Amino acid sequence: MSATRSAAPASGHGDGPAQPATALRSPALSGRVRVPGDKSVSHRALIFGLFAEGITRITGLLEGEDVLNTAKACAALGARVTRRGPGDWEVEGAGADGLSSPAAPLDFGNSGTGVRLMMGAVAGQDVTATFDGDASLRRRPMKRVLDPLTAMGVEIVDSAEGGRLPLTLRGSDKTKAITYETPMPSAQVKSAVLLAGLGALGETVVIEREATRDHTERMLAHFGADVRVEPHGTHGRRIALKGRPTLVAAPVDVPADPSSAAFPLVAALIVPGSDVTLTDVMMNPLRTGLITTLLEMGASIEVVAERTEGGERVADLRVRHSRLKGVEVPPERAPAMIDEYPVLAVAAAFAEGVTAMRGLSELRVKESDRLAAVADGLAACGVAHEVVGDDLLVTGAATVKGGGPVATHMDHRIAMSFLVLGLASEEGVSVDDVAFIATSFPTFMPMMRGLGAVIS
Ligand SMILES: O=C(O)C1=C[C@@H](OP(=O)(O)O)[C@@H](O)[C@H](O)C1
Ligand SMILES: C=C(OP(=O)(O)O)C(=O)O
Repeated sequence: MSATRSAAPASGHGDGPAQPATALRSPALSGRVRVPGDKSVSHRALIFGLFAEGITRITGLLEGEDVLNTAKACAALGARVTRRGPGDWEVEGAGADGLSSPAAPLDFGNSGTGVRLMMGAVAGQDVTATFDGDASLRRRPMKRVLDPLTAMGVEIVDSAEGGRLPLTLRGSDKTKAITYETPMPSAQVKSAVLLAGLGALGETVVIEREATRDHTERMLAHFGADVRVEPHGTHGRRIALKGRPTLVAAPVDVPADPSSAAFPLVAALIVPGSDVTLTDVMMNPLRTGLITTLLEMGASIEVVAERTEGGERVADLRVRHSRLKGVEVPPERAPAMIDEYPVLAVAAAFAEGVTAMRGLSELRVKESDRLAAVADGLAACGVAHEVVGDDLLVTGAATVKGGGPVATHMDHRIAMSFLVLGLASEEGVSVDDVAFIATSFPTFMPMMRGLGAVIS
C-alpha cells in the first residue's frame, strides 16, 4: 500500500510516499543496546558550537533529521560544521558577533526545538533570517517564542497567519535584556529567551513555575557563560544570564536519549519473557518522569552503574517483562516526561486497572495533537480509554487485540509507540507511515529487530 502525505511545504523530508509498517506479536525481547544520542543535547551542542570561539568537538551526536537540519542552519549562519565519523562532529564557531544572514530560508523540517532555539539565537544578532519547516511544523505555534523575542527587540519582518512559519526575523545586536516568566512549561521557550539573552546588554532572567529540562543552562555554564540557577516556588526555577559573554568551545559527549530509550524499555515490559539492557541512558532528573511512573506501576527496571559522564548522570537500565498496575500520573510530572506520554499510554494498555495521566494540554501542540492521536490509536487497537478535558485515562487489560492502520500524522513518537504496542498484541498493529521516525531515532527499526521484534 502506498499513499501520499499532505503536501510538505518547505521540507524535502515528508513529501515522498508514506511508508506503512506492521509490528506483530513477538517472542521475548533480549539484548543490550545503546539508543542514539539525546536530541535536546545534540541540538544545543551544535548551536553553542556556532556561538563559541574555537572548535567544539561533539561525540555521540544524534544523526536524526531534526538535528541534521540544525547542523545545516548553523553552517548557513556562519559556522564550519564537519562530520568526522559516525556521531563525531566538529563545529568551528562564528564567535559572539560573527553570525551572518543566511542566503536561503532555513528549513527545520519537523523540529520544534531546532526552529524555536534558532529563532532565539538569531534574535540577539545583527542577522535577518527566514525560518520554515514541513507541514507539521507550519501548524505549530511560534507566538510563544515571538512574544518574548519581540519584547527583546527582534522584528518580525514577515510571517504566515497567527505568527506561524514561514516567518522572517530581523535580529538586533542591541537586544534588551528582559525578565520573562514563561506562560507554559517549555524548555524551548526558556532556551530561546536565554539564547537571545547572549546578545543582550545586562541580565536576562527566565522564571519558570515548573522546572523543565535544563540542558541549555548546563551548556551555558559549560561554554563559560555566567549563569545562575535558583529554585523558584515549589516546582520552579529562576535562571539569570549575564549578557555578552565570550563563549569558548568545549567538548560535548552526548548521552543516550531517554526519550528514545522509552520505546525498547516499554516493549521489554509488555512482551512476555523479555530481558533487555539499555546502556548509557541520560538520567537527568528533569527527564526521568517516565521511569518514576513505570516504577510506581510495578515495572522491573534495575538502574545499574549510575555515574556522571560529561556533566550528566547516566546509567544502564536492565528491564524485564513485568505485571503493571494502573497509577495516577500527576500534572506536575508532565515536564519531566512530556514526550513519553504516547508510549506510557501503551504500557497502560497492558496494566491492571486505570492509568490516569493528568494535565496534558501541551501534548496538543507537538508534531501532532498527541492527545487526539493517542486516543484514536488506542481506539483502533481495541484499548478502553477516555479523554476528559486535558486528561487521558487508559484502562488496561491482560490482552490487547491490536489493529490499524493507526494514523501517525507526521509524528515519530506516535509511529514508534503503536509499533511497540503491536509487539505484545494479539493480531499485530499497522501504522500508516514510519518515515518520520528518522527525525529522532533513525535506527529504531533495525535496533528493535535486533532485540527480536517482528516488524516489517
Ligand atoms: O527543549 C527541548 O529540547 C524540548 C522541549 C520540549 O518541548 P517544549 O519546550 O515545547 O515543551 C520537548 O517536547 C521537545 O521534544 C524537546
Ligand atoms: C516534541 C518533540 O520535538 P520537537 O518539539 O523538537 O519537534 C519530540 O521529539 O517529541
